[in-house]
Amino acid sequence: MNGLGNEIVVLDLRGGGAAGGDLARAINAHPATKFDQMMVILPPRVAGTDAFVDIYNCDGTPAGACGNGTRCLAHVLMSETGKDALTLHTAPGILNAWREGPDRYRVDMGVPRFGWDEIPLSEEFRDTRAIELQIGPIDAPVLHSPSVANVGNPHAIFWVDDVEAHDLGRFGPMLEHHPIFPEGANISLAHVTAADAITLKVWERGAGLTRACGTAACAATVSAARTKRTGRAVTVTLPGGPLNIEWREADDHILMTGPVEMEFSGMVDLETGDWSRVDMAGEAARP
Ligand SMILES: N[C@H](CCC[C@H](N)C(=O)O)C(=O)O
Repeated sequence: MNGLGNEIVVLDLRGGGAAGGDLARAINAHPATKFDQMMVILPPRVAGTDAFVDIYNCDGTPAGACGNGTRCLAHVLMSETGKDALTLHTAPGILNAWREGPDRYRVDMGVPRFGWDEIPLSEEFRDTRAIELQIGPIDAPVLHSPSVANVGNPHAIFWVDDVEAHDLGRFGPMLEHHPIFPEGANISLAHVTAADAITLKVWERGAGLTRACGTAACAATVSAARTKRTGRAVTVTLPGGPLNIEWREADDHILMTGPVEMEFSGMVDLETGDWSRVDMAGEAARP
């Protein structure tokens, strides 16, 4: 599947079997199933939830949260039940999702955290709206003073005037693994174009440059609102298209709304990651 061009593999293990980082890497090694994130659907662990979900990056590391993948899961599970709402359980918490249209879903991504030890950062920063971090010459930094936020995973947002003016493919890896981020970080360039609009480009932890990153859109919106760059309802335009993000005043929850697309389905060998295509109805296997 894909969510705004963010490539997602949804692996349904409710019937049994186990998946980990090795399987994620093996599936990602096949050109047709190269992905950004793999969402593993497991049987529910808590009453009142529809499924437990494990999330992996294409390099096999755990992702914590994935906004675009969560919409894809919402599509798969709601298509199955015919319901318009569901509750997912992921490592960082419980997420509610709703169908907004045939291929459009809204997810409550929960409450963002801003404490330096919640991001986490490796040293104390009292103000996470702009931390002292820069790259480039000391007196003429190329990128500096990012806002940081945790929305189920760690994000650093650099505010720029043009997201294309910087080589994120070059700076991304360096910033993702910067010692200030003990668990790594997703790195964004954000251009605020209006009080309700941000253009965003993301280097993802464990996945690199992607066409879209839902959690980064959430982190950019809350960080922009917190620093008075925008209001609390923002359209975030990524290379793959727009996401609507609202940081709800009443309870500080972040609501993310956007599209999903089904590409194809298949059966995968859980030992080797080898797979074969199956038609959308899951009936006849094709070579
Ligand atoms: N693409 C995802 C985010 C993946 C984050 C992952 N790269 C990490 O935190 O390690 C999204 O739509 O939110």
